[in-house]
Amino acid sequence: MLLPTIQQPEQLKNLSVQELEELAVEIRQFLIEKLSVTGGHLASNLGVVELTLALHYCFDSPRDKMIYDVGHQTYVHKILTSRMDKFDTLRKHKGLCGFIKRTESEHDVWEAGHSSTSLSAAMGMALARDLKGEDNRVIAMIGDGALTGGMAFEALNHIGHEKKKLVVILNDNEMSIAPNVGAMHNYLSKIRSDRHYLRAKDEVESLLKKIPAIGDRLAKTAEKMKDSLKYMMVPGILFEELGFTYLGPVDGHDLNKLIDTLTLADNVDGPVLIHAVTTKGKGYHPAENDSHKWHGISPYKIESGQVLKSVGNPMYTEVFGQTLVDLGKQDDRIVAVTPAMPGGSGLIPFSKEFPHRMIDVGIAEQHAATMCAALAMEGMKPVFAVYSTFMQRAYDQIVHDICRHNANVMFAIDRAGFVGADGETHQGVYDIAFMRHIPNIVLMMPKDENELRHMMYTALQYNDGPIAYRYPRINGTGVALDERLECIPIGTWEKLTSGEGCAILACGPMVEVAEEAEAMLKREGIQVQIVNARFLKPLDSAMLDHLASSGTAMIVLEESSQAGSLGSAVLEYYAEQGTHDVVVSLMGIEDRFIEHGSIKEQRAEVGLTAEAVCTRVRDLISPASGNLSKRSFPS
Ligand SMILES: Cc1ncc(C[n+]2csc(CCOP(=O)(O)OP(=O)(O)O)c2C)c(N)n1
Ligand SMILES: CC(=O)[C@@H](O)[C@H](O)COP(=O)(O)O
Ligand SMILES: [Mg+2]
Repeated sequence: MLLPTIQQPEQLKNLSVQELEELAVEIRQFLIEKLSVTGGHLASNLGVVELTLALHYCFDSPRDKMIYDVGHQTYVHKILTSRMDKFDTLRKHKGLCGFIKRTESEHDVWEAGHSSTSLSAAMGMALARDLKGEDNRVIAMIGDGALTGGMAFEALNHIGHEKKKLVVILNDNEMSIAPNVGAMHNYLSKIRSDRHYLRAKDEVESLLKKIPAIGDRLAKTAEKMKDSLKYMMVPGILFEELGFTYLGPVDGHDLNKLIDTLTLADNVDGPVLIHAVTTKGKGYHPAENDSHKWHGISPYKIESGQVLKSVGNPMYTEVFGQTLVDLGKQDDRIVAVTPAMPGGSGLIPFSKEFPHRMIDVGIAEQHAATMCAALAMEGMKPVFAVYSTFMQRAYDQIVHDICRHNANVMFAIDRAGFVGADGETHQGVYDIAFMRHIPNIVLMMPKDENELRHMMYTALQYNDGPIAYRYPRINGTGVALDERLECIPIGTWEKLTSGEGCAILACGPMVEVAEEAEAMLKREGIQVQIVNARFLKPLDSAMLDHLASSGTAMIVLEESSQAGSLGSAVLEYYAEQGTHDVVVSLMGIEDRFIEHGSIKEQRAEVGLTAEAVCTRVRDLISPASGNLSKRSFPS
C-alpha cells in the first residue's frame, strides 16, 4: 500500500508513473469507502484522481498556486496534503471542510464553493506574481460546468488579453451536476468525440507542412489556406483565438499523457488551456452510471450502491416540485428557469411533464434572472428557481431588470436558511437582507409545506410585480396538504396562539422552534404569543401597531442574518412610526460566517433553539428587566 506513506505531495516526485497509477487505485478505494459513511461529492472527486496526482507531481504546491473551481472536487488534493486521517470528519461540525479551506492547509490557496471564480483568481495571482517579480506557477482547474459561468468568460477574455503565464486545466466530463448544457458544452463535445475530426487534423497538418513557400503571392495564399484549414481542423481553436495555447483533448485518466502535457504547458510562455477529458464517477460503477445522482451523495452501501436515505416527511423542495407540476397544468404561462440545478431544485417532475417549459441555462444566475424579466414582460409566468446562496450572483439583475421593470417574476428561493454540510459558502441567510430593500418585491416565507403551496398559488395569481417565496433545505412538518389552494392576502401575518404575553414573531422553520419554546414556557406558567411573520416584505403594519399599542415585548426569531433581515425591518418600522416605547429583541444569525455541520448544530451555535428563546423570554419579562433598557439592538 503506497497511500499511507504519502504525507506530503513532494513525495510523489519520487514515484514512477506505474506507482502513481497504483496510488490512483488506492485513492479511489479510499474515497469510495470513506464517503460510504460520510457522504459527499463522490463523483466529482473520483473523476479527478489522476488530474490531481499529475498536478502535484508536476508542480510544487504551495509555492505554485493550485486553484480549484467550486472546490467540491478537492478531496484528492486533501488526501495528498496530509489530511487523509481527517476524512471520517468530512463535512461534519468542526471537521474537514468539503471545500478548499485556507485554515486547513497551506496548500489550500483559494477557497470557493460558488462556481466559476478560479480563472479570475488565477489571473489575480499571476498578476501579483509578475508585479512582485516572482516566478511561481499558477494553475487553475475548472470543470466544464463551471466554465458555463459568466465570470469564467470574463476571466478568459482578460487572461487572453494580458497573456500572463498561467495554466488552465479544463476538466471536461460532460457533466455539470446534471448533464451539462450550452453552446460551449456542444463545442467541447465536438472536439472530444469527433475522432475523425482529430485524425483529419493530423493529415491536414502533414499536408500543410508539404506546401513549400513558393514566391510571395503563393506563400501568402498558402498561409491563408493554412489558417483557414487550421481554423477548420485544429481543436480548441476558440481558445487559441482567445489568446491561449490549447493543448488537448487529453485523456484525463492517463497519467503519462497528463504529465507530458503539463510539462509541455509549463514550458509555454503565456496562458495555456489543457482540455482534459474525464469520466465523472470514474472507478465506481454506480457513480459512473449516474453521476447526476452521485454528484452529492448521502451515505451508501458500497456493494449495492444503495443510498441510505434518511427517513422523514417530503422535503420542501419535493413539495415545491410537485406543486409546480399541478400549477403548470392549470396555467401554461408557467416557465421554470434553473441555473444548472434542475435536480436540486426539484424540477425534474416539471421537466418530464413540460419538457419545453423547464429551462436549464447552465451556471448562469445573472442570465437566468434577466431572461425571466423578459419572459414576464412578454406575458409568461416565469419561476426563477434558485438556491438562496446562488441567487447572490444575480443581485443587480434582480434590481435592474426584474424589480425596476416591476416584472411578474416568481422567485422560488430554495435552501433558505442554514444548509448544513455545505457550510459557510452555501448558507442561505442573506437573501432577506438583500431582497427586502428593493422596491416592488414581495417576499414570503411559509411556516410549513402546506403554506408553501398556498404561497405558490398566491404568487401565480399575483400580477403586480415580482414576488418571492423562500423555503429551507429540510423535511416538511408532515402537515396535511390542502387540496384547494387559496391566495394569502399580501402583507398579512398569522397569529398562531390566542395568549397574551411576550410576542414571538417567527418566520419559516423558526415557527416550530417558537412553538417548542411556548410549550416549555407554559410549563413554567409563562404565556407567550406566536406570530407567523410569513411576509418579510411588506410587513403586517396593523399587527405591528397592535403589538406596540398593547405594550407587548417582542422577539423576532429568524434563521437569517440578524443585520438587515426581518428584525431590522421591524426596528425600522417602529422607528419610522416614531414608536419609541416598544421592546424588540432580535434573535438571528450574528455577524460571522457559520461553518459546515448539521443544521441542528448550526442553529445551536448561533442560539436559534427553543431553550435560547425561553431564556430570552424570561429575561424580557423578569421584573429586573426594565423593559426600556432591554431595547435590543442586534446582539
Ligand atoms: C454560482 C454557483 N451556481 C451553482 C452551483 C452549484 N454547483 C456546484 S458544482 C456544480 C457543477 C459543476 O460542474 P463542473 O464544474 O463540470 O464540475 P464537476 O462536478 O463536473 O467536476 C454546480 C452547478 C455553484 N456551486 N455555484
Ligand atoms: C458543490 C455545490 O455547490 C453543489 O453540489 C451543492 O453542494 C448542492 O447542494 P444541495 O446538496 O443542497 O443540492
Ligand atoms: Mg463537469
